[in-house]
Amino acid sequence: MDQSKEQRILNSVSYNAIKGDPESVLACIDKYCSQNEWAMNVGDEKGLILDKIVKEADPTVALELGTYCGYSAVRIARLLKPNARLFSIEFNAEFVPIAKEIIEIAGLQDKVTILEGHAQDIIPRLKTQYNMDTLDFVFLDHWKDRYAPDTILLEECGLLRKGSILLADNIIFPGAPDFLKHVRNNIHYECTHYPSHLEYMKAPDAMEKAVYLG
Ligand SMILES: O=C(NC/C=C/[C@H]1O[C@@H](n2cnc3cncnc32)[C@H](O)[C@@H]1O)c1cc([N+](=O)[O-])cc(O)c1O
Ligand SMILES: [Mg+2]
Repeated sequence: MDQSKEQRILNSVSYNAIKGDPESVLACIDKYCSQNEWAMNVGDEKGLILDKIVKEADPTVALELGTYCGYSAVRIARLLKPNARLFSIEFNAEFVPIAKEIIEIAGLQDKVTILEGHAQDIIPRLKTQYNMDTLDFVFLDHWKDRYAPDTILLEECGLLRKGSILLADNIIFPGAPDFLKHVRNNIHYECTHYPSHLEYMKAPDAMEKAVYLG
């Protein structure tokens, strides 16, 4: 059976990136996905916004919803301080090994744990099974109609603390209206909007930061 697009992205990274160099892994994926095959990585332009917010959060424990090929996991993990960790949830069994391999090529396997399954099933187990207290940073980039319910689940599971930073991709396209409705005009969140463009395209997109106020 011929290879998937995600497998072809891994092939390109495996062949072209410098082992142990996250920047070269990111550059390789961005080059491949802008020149050969579009893919739904957060990309280089919105990636700079992600970098800024991760640096601001300086998280010890970070969570990502929707690993896909691991591009944003590499982007986040490369900025983490020595004892900090990223947990990334992905339910597509085909994507998990590809993301693991890409994260390993970047040399970041010790900082990133991929949790295979649905976010709605894993989130309630994070405290007990992964000995988590609260989350310092959450990147939402999975199915857009899951942003709101999974944010509510994070709240209900006591995984957010005063100052926890949520960052959501694709606020314009494909859009996450229910998430915006939940966090904006909500006394428990302080929101900031970051206009940008869809990865590798000219179409408008945006990210939304929502700081949990407790
Ligand atoms: O649809 C988009 N993203 C959905 C991302 C989905 C990824 O998260 C996983 N997932 C989903 N629910 C999950 C629940 N639990 C775990 N993994 C889950 C899916 O297996 C996939 O790997 C998207 C689309 C465009 N676009 O231009 O069309 C642009 C973007 O930047 C996007 O992020
Ligand atoms: Mg996205």
